[in-house]
Amino acid sequence: MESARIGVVTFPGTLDDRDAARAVRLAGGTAVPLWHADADLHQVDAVVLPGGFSYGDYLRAGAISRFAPVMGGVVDAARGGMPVLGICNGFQILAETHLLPGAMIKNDHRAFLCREQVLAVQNVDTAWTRDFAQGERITIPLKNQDGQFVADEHTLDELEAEGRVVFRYEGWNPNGSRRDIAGICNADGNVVGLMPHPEHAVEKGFGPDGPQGPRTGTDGLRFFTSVLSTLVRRSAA
Ligand SMILES: NC(=O)CC[C@H](N)C(=O)O
Repeated sequence: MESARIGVVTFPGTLDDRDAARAVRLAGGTAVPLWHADADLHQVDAVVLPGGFSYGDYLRAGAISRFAPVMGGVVDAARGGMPVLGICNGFQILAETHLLPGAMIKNDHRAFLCREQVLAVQNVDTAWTRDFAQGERITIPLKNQDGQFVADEHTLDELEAEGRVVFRYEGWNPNGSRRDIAGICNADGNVVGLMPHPEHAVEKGFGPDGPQGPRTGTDGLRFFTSVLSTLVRRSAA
């Protein structure tokens, strides 16, 4: 199979599209730039909605991006099973489109926070997490102001019962998210959203501290190798 085509969407105000595209390439995929105004998805096999401040976070983070032309194609493709990963602002956009439940509000301490964050991997049966081990602790950067995941109790219970909590904050809850939730998926596991940033932990020398010393952490790379192996399995099936 040719290297899979992973679309990386840029909205006005997106920050992390270059890092996301680089992560795709380091994992062995082909990064395909998608623009917010694109009417179609250029035959991509999966989509990453990267972090940033799309449309300046005006009204509410992700609230305007939801109506960008490219999102029509992303929503249809996601409903048809295409893998979609929303990172930080991308997660906020996925919540606004209702591909994922709940909402992101201001951090409980009201400040922008940037830190290396430990997560516990809770579900390795998604398109983006199959290269992790169940219960594994990973470290990737977190940087946001609207990172507090909220949902009603019924929705939270449903997410837990269906195994759709994919990541939980470990050690410290950095923003007041309900039940320490850092990331969730849809019922089919093809759509995953999380607040921390895997694309900033893919290359030695630039990411968080890791087992081999300062800036050796590359846990984020496995999101991108996971989706490539998901796509290979699908094409073999
Ligand atoms: N790093 C980001 O993607 C920032 C996300 C978002 N706009 C926030 O501050 O909450």
